[in-house]
Amino acid sequence: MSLNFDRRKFMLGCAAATAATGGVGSPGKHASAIEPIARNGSHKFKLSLAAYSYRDLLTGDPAELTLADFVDDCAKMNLDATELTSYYFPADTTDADLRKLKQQCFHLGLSVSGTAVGNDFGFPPGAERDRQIADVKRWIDRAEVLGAPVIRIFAGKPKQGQSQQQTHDLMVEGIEACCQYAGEHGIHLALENHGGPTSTAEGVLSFVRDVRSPWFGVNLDSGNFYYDDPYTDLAKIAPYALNVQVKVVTSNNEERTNKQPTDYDRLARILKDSNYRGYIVLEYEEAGDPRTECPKHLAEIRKAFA
Ligand SMILES: O=C(O)c1ccc(O)c(O)c1
Repeated sequence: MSLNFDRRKFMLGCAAATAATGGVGSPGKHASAIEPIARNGSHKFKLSLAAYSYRDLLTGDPAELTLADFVDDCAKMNLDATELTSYYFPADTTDADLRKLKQQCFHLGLSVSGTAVGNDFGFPPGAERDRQIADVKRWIDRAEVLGAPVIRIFAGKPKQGQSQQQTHDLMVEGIEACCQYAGEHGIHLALENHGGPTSTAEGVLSFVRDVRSPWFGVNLDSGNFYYDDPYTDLAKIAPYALNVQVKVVTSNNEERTNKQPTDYDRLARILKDSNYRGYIVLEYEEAGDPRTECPKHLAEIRKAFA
């Protein structure tokens, strides 16, 4: 990415940016333009599947499947990679376990496209915040062992009594602390558009603007913008994407009462236009059996992203 600081060579125009982001952010850093990730002018797409898609099969006591079974399925689906969501690793997972899974992936011709954590950096200073940060750092260590280049993170949820600005600053500080550690391990952290302060494109961009790390970027989730036309919002964050997760439906209201099949052609066009080069990760979240539904959707995605 150049997620170097060139993209922070802001143009003048503080007032416009303050308006665009709802006024949240660090007063000295407002800007009207942010440099996108430097690419080489042409797109490249590689296909992966998130283990989150198999969540019902990978949880329960006993779970029906293990991550090793999931990896076998990814190979059967002829994917380039697999996304090994943190949630489905046993709590006592060792580095030896991670290396075994990494070896399985290699033998099957799969890269590990990334992992994903469910952090919350909205907590004020204290034990819970320390735990959240320590947990992300633990997964940075694990991502390094797995050979995963990127970890999907959340910003978190605002807590009672916090101003919008306090929430934003806490989240930015949490992300920066983890990005510092991530960079020391060669790992990127990619912020998902995932509700709360990241429920709008402007909200996501306020983090892109304020988090100062070359190891930071966006995890574009195609199904998580609910206002007006989700694709317009997705196009705004696409230039900063380090990872793309594709849902099979979109919805333009928060209650998700009007789900529409994702327009894979339109999504591919947006990512082509922003010269995205990286993984397109199916994250199947609907009620069907993922073992039968994922191959069907991957066939459509393959066609659209060819
Ligand atoms: O990782 C998660 O918990 C999670 C939940 C719901 C989503 O839509 C998503 O993208 C991720």
